[in-house]
Amino acid sequence: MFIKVNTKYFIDQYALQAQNQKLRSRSWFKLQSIDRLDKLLKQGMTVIDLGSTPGGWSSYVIKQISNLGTIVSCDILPMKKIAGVKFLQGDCSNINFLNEIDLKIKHKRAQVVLSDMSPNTTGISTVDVCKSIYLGKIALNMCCRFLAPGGSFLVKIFQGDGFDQYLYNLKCLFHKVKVRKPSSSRSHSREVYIVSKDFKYKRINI
Ligand SMILES: C[S@@+](CC[C@H](N)C(=O)[O-])C[C@H]1O[C@@H](n2cnc3c(N)ncnc32)[C@H](O)[C@@H]1O
Repeated sequence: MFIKVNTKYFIDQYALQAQNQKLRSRSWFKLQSIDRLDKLLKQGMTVIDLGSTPGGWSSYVIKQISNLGTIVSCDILPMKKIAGVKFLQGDCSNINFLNEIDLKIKHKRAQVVLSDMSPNTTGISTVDVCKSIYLGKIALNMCCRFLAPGGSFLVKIFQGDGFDQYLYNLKCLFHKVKVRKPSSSRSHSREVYIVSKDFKYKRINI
């Protein structure tokens, strides 16, 4: 419930709220605030959630899309079952894992791809930024394989070297791109969320 900034400890309001509301993670609030602003999720949609464990985003998504929609959630770590969520454990950087996702969404295309994937941080910012951008590229490759034309993509990225190039790549593939920093994202953290809408649809087989 406490976060340490330099030498001082502060109460983490969102972690406290997440615990009170029995949410799986404080990340739930980040997706909620972005979705309220950018209107990403609607009933009946097909959604892929990358880096889903412990399941905060997946439990938010399933409420929005209802049982008319489909959500496939993926993580390298196990995730406790959530009713209505199809979970696949595996490494999103493994090309064979993409075929498993394809089977789970029944060869359909998704309207939304979400990625909250985070690397194991080292505390060395250049290393952590580089790893985060690598995960962002994996998520973007997933869009090229699984996202429907006109679809939306939300990705977490640590700001630093390579960020501007990544943003440029998104602008080539989507009509609308915005950078968001929800209030629930710690202000001292390098993480930001990029919301990309209206996928231009490039048929790329990877
Ligand atoms: C911040 S957590 C996600 C929190 C989640 N969105 C929620 O709301 O509960 C980041 C996740 O990314 C996962 N991850 C990191 N690298 C991955 C990879 N290569 N493939 C799949 N998952 C990965 C981690 O295992 C971790 O569970």
